[in-house]
Amino acid sequence: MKFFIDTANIREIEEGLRLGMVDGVTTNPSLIAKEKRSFEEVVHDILERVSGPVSLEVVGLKSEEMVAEGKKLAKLGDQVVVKVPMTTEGLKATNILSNEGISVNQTLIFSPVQALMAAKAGADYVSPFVGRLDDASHNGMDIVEQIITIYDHYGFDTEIIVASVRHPVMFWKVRSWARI
Ligand SMILES: O=P(O)(O)OC[C@H]1O[C@](O)(CO)[C@@H](O)[C@@H]1O
Repeated sequence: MKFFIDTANIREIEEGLRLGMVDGVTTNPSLIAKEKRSFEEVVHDILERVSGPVSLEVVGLKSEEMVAEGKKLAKLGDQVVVKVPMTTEGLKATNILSNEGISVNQTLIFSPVQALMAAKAGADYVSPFVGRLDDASHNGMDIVEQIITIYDHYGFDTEIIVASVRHPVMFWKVRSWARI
């Protein structure tokens, strides 16, 4: 199991690194805005400290915008993973970016079929939002389990980053652990 710390705060990342709990970092635009420093500064400081995958999210809505942003982000470091939303435009962008060898984390995954489509489009990572699914009276970890079954069945290497985590108990609910 890998741990991805979901923050853009350097002190939190450093503390996580000292604990040996940081395999990678996930960020989003609001987390970066919370730091009250420029995007470039925050990202530079993260990439300087973390050698594992660091997800940086695009903000464009059209696939061309996402692709252009993704290419710029990918140039910031080898460990950059471009975070792309699970929309039709996002899938097109994932397809283009992954064909160019750029690693993608497809975010805003709410169903197993979305995870299947993201993997098919070439995403290296998918981020199912388990907490928000639970908030809407679904069972987020059940969706994760279904994604694992589908990926195993079709032989996809896409990694699952369980996102929108509210509490550790969520992890006890999964029977098949290999991919998380
Ligand atoms: O439901 P929440 O707690 O707002 O979490 C949203 C999730 O979206 C993400 O952008 C996914 O990586 C994370 O920041 C977070 O896990």
